[in-house]
Amino acid sequence: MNPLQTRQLVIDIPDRASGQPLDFALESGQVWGVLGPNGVGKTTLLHTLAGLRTPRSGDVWLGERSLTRIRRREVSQQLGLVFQERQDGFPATVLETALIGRHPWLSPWQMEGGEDLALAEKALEALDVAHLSDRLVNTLSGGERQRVGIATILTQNPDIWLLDEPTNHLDLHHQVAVLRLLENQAKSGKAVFMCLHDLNLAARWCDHLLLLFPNGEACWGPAERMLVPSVLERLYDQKLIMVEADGVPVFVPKKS
Ligand SMILES: Nc1ncnc2c1ncn2[C@@H]1O[C@H](COP(=O)(O)OP(=O)(O)OP(=O)(O)O)[C@@H](O)[C@H]1O
Repeated sequence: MNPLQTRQLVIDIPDRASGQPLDFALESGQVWGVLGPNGVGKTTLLHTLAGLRTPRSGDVWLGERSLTRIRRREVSQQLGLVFQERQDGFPATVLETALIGRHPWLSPWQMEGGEDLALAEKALEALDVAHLSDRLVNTLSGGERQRVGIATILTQNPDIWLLDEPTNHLDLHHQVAVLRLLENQAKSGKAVFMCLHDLNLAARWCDHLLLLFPNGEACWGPAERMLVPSVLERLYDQKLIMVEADGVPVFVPKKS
């Protein structure tokens, strides 16, 4: 797969001073987590990496080319984005929604074929929403809708998965199922980059972390180097207790 690389990237947050430029590469097999407090710019970064927002400065490269020089269709064959909140503009069923994932692979007026349908059905099964195939998406619960959003990207089958809080609205069982699915995508040679609010899920499932601080500072690298209690306390402005369970650090907020 083509790595996704930021080159001196400064994201554009209105009325805010430029933060530290980002220079990292998302490579095959990696699972990255983006951590930081509310409003720090995680979603803005994700949208910038997907080419949906123009950076203030710097660039995003996909393989050997700047994202701005690649046709959107080609970008969406390589890169998929799961949004934080889905706006469903018109009523569509769960199956129709999952099939949207095939659009980058079809010519403009081409209908989805049997193979596309099989991919969508398989993805809905993997996300445990196949039984809802004929339901309108706007009648689903938050967690069901989130799983349909992820199934749509699974149907799209990009090399690079960008996800904005993929565990939002999900119960514990489905959180773990989704993170396992993403881990398996990475194991098969793809790459995952996701914003997470749950520090412990990030510690458990991510091999790389990017920390975004409110003052514009940022640091990134292998997860074990980033999971330093004093740094995380500064990140969230919250005192933490660190314990170890099952070989990974677990962070608990201090009550006082
Ligand atoms: N169109 C806009 N106009 C003005 N400010 C904006 C706009 N879009 C986003 N912002 C601001 O940019 C900042 C970063 O927003 P962003 O959604 O990227 O944060 P986030 O880290 O994803 O937050 P959260 O954890 O709450 O999801 C926020 O302060 C937000 O209010």
